[in-house]
Order: sequence, then C-alpha cells, then structure tokens
Amino acid sequence: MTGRYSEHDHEHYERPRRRTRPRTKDRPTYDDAVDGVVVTVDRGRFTLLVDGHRVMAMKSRPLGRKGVVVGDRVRVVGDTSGDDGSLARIVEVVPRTTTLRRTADDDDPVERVIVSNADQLVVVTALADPEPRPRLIDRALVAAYDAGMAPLLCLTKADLADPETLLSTYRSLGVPWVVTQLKGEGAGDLTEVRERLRGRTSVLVGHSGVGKSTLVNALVPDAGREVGIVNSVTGRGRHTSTSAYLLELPGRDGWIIDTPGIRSFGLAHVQPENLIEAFPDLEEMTEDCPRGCTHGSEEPECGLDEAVASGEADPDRVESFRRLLAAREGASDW
Ligand SMILES: Nc1nc2c(ncn2[C@@H]2O[C@H](COP(=O)(O)OP(=O)(O)OP(=O)(O)O)[C@@H](O)[C@H]2O)c(=O)[nH]1
Ligand SMILES: [Zn+2]
Repeated sequence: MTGRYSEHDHEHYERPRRRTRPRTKDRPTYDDAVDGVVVTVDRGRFTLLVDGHRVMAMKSRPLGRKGVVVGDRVRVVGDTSGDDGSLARIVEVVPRTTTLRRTADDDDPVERVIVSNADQLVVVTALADPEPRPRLIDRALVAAYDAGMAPLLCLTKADLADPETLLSTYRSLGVPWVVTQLKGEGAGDLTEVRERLRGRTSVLVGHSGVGKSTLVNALVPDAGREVGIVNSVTGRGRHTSTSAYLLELPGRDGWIIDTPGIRSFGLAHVQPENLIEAFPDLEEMTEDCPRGCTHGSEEPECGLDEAVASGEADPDRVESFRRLLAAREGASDW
C-alpha cells in the first residue's frame, strides 16, 4: 500500500554534489550523520529526537527548498548535543512511507505535506457537543485510505450520546472504532485506545472542541511539558498550537502526532482508481469497468452496479464507498 504513492510523494532530495564540489576537511560528510526524527517544526527550525534527546536543527543546503515535516526520519550532522544554543543540520530525509497533506487555501495554493510516516489516522469525533460532522469524517477516511494509513474512529464524549447512529454509517466500510469518555462519572478508561495505538505511529485529527487535547493529555501526561520543552528550545517562550508535533506514548508504546490548527485535508491529488485499492473486495468487481471509470454512482457501466444487481456486492458497502469518492471533491474545513 505504502509504495503506491512513492512516485508522487517522495520529494527528491538533492544529494551533495561530491564530484563538482570537492569535500573540504571541515565539511561534514554523510558518513558522520546520525539518525533523527522530526518532532515539530517552527518557522524553519526543527526539533528532532536523536538518541532519545532533543536537538534543534535547520535544513542544510543540499535539501534545497524541499520540505521537512513532522514524522520525517532524517540524517543529521553538526552539533547534535542538544545543548542550549546548539544547532544541527539536516542533510537527508529518508523516503517517506506515508504522507498527509493539508488543504490548499488562499494563502497557499499548494497542498503541502504536513505529516509523514504515520501508519494510522485517528479521526477524533465527539458524539455530541459538537455534533459529529460526517462529511469531515469521510474526508479524513479518504485521506487515510489514499495514503495507505489504517483509519480509526475515536468517538469521544461517550457520556453525552450513544455511538450507534454514527457507527451505522461506517459499519459497512469496516472502519475500526473506539469510544472514550474523559469527563463525568466513570470517566478515564483508555485501555482500548492504548491497545489500538500500541506500536504504531498514529496521527490524530479532529475539529475544534471534540476533546482531542483532553485525549492527548490523558494519553501522554507529560504532553504539556513536552510541548513546553519544544518551545522553550525555540526560545519563543510560548506554545503556538498551530503546528503538528510528535509525542511518544508512555512505556515506549508507540507514537502519536497531534495536529492542532490543521483545518482540513488536501484531497485534490486523490485518484479514484487509487481509493478503490483500499477495498480489494470491491476492486475485484471493477475489473470489467470501462476505461477511466471512476466507479462513482454516475458511471453508466460500472462493475459495482452489476455486482450489486447480481447480489455479489453489499449495496451498503458500495454506497458508502461512493460516498467517500464524492467527499473527495470540494474542500471542507474541520
Ligand atoms: N462531556 C464530555 N466533555 C469532554 C470530554 N472530553 C473533553 N471534554 C470537554 O470538551 C471540551 C473541548 O475539549 P478539548 O480537549 O479542549 O478539545 P479540542 O478538540 O482539543 O479542541 P481545541 O482545543 O479547540 O482544538 C472541553 O471543555 C473538555 O473538557 C468527555 O469525554 N465528555
Ligand atoms: Zn467502475
């Protein structure tokens, strides 16, 4: 799955031109580089985790204008001590396994990659207050399927409403789900969520007020301090909660990436023929589709219609798939 996007998603990082630019003695080489992972990005400065400690770094020239995003595995040279005022240099970005893009907007017409290498996309939705917004859930699912990330619905505020109505919309797609309750009587059991996050890198998305910060703080009791550290390192003294950041779960049980301030996903790059690859049972039924068939409901001779007519396909599943296909179009904020 993850290989599917490698062609468009791997930005090509320019290698140092060893032949045209002779190495000087004091110029670091890749041989000296150490591995790091990008924890957060703040105005051109990157906080990395290198060997379990935090290191500030900037991009080095060989990377040119190519982006470095949260979740990137990088190679770093220079001062990787993490001491106050130290600054290392990122010389290489390891090819990404997955990417998540934010939507284009008036300020920036490009759908930029904001997070890489996550293998699970957790769509955090309140069961009430605020009401669930199925179109946003659908768009997040499209982003997950397209990127080859496993989706997970995390339904918060279980004290306020029953999950059944919402779940009925997603059952035929087979989307896994967990329910959480972090306020009110009997609140606080995160066993099931932790189980789902274990050993994975999960990116959490959700619109304002759904309880995502409450959840992150419950999962990583040090989250506030961790994020505080990130920002004390940048010297800006205050957490501007508009950038994604990576946190390790207690017990080294996996990683989560919170995405405050991310308003929507860019889905313009999603090709219908790729979305169906996330549903192999349905894909099988599209083998005889006319060339260029998007498998949407408006297609005159789509194999999915035949499969429904012959009883081979579950009509709910086909309908849900087509709903996702349609959700791809047009932008929509969280
Ligand atoms: N009833 C109920 N309220 C909750 C629960 N979890 C969180 N809340 C409340 O929901 C409100 C929003 O929670 P936050 O964690 O700040 O939500 P958020 O998704 O991070 O929202 P932003 O900070 O705006 O991005 C707060 O008043 C929380 O106390 C829950 O399980 N049940
Ligand atoms: Zn078709």
